[in-house]
Amino acid sequence: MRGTKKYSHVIDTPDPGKWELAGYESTLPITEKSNPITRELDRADPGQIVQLLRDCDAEIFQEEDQALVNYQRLYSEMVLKTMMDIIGKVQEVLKEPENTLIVLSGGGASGRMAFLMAVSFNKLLKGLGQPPQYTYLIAGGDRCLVASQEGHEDSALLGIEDLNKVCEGKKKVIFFGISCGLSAPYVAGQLDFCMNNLDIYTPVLVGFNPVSMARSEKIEGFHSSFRQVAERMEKLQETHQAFVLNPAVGPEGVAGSSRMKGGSATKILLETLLLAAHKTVSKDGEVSEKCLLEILRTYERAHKVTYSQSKKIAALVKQAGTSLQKKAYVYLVGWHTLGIIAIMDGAECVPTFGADLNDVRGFLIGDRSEMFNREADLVAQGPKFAFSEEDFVKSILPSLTEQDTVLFLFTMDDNLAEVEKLAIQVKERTSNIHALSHATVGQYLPASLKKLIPSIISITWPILFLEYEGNFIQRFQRELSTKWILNTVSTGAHVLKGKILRNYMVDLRVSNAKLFERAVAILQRFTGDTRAKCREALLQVVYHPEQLSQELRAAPVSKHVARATDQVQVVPTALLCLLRHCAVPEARARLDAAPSLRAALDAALSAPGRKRGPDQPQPEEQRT
Ligand SMILES: C[C@](O)(c1cnc(-c2ccc(S(=O)(=O)c3ccc(N)nc3)s2)c(Cl)c1)C(F)(F)F
Repeated sequence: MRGTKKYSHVIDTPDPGKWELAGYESTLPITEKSNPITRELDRADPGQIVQLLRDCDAEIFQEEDQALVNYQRLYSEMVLKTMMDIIGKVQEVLKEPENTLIVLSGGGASGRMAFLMAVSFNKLLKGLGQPPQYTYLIAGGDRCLVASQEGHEDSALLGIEDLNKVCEGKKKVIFFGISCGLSAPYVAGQLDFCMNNLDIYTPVLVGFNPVSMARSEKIEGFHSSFRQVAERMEKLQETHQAFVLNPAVGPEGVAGSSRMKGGSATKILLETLLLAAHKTVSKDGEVSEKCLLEILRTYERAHKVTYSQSKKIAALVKQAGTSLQKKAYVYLVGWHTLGIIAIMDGAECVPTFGADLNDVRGFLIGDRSEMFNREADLVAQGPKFAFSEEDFVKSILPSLTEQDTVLFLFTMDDNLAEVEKLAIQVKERTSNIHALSHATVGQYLPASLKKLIPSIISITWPILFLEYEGNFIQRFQRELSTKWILNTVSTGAHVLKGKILRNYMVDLRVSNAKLFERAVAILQRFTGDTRAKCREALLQVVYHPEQLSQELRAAPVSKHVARATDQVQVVPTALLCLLRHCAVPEARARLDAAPSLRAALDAALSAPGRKRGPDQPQPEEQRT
């Protein structure tokens, strides 16, 4: 059913999908739902994987459809108006830099996007000869920019402590709390703190669920749930003292993996808002809805331009999948901010796919001064989190093999001699080198580089005739394009490795409260058993061989998470216990004996009486 579209769009956004239908998993938060587009993701070939994820990303730009359940979307009147109201507040701060601050904050991938945007807009201010006015916070500190540690987002008090630290002495602060699912306690604490200090703070909640779907469970060690905090924010929005910016963008291609659409939508939403604020402050003009639409359209164009390279992206997915299947590695080597995006994508594979730290790793080539709040925290991570050019040359190059995949990420404005020099060093070890290069119309790759790296995805962007801030739109488009491609390559590679069942990452690491709930929900989805029975099975595995006492069952989720975080295959083991009605040791033995996780689960799922119906995956068939 083609929706009624209010605006002309650059891309052919998919018709409203099944997930907008009122009955579809209606109680589930949109961000946690399974996206119908990718329900057969685990059986797709590389080309199909790219198409499916492309269509999921396109849902970000889909307009509200009155005919279906009415979720506000990116282009909805209410969202655009809220953006305009927030811009007014940002302009006030930008005009009065003394003792004011704009803070972007989040846990995990949201914190990484916060970091990326704070770096970008401080660079924009520097180019205008102005002092930095942005800073970022990520749950767990700078080390979590390069190494994912999912547990830190569970502390509301840690969020308050971090916010207090960076805002000391400030008289006016705009705080952007980013939580894609409206669920991170770290952000809930910060928003609540802002609402208790409205003389200094203007809090903005950024996420992609309606407030009615914000997490309602009580937060351990805190007086409110995320839902209660969000409802209080909504109330304060009536008097422009707080704002909720939460368009629906649709479920993730891999259920709950908010690093993908959630991260991209965060970047699109906040870069558009902040860029519009800067554009109008420097021209002392009024921001208009037209200006917002113009910027949003450049991101839609970035989607169209990026996925016009789908065939080459699919070849990269296949190549990276082959490396992982052979227990070899994928190295993402990016220049400047493309290197930051590379590092983030690699780090996110660990919690998302249970990947080893080395499976997909990003490296940053070029100057990284003025980036990190506390770089010492990063470098102090030790060699396993090394991400510099020196680390790549010294500790990776010598051990590169033909099975590894190396992907360079650069723009034609970077030092191409430096790119060529490093490419030559890589070629001495392997011919398996690929590249993604961004150019502006009129820039061409040197023949020598094309000869060195035969498979280059070369994206040419139209010249945007926009004033100073416009140059940043170029940069933001290239970053988003690179993020989309890397997300697709790393996700696709893990699909081909057999880590995904339908579009669920069943073997998730239970390393925070949200992931604990997701684990229980996935068990319910694949067994049809009650939540109580699934939760019991999960706890049996987590505490095995300890017998489950009433006390343990009633313990706080943080205790279960602490016990489960370092365990492997907890959810698949619990799933087998439920499906085969067996004890933990037998389930573990079956997993160990099976050629792959999927084979073990498929066998159990296709046991007599079970079929891959609307909610049951079919046994694995050879991918075409
Ligand atoms: C889609 C699915 O049913 C599902 C996935 N995840 C979940 C959840 C994951 C995390 C939660 S949660 O932490 O309680 C949460 C997270 C966000 C939010 N707004 N509200 C609640 S629910 C649910 Cl309820 C269902 C499936 F199949 F994956 F299990």
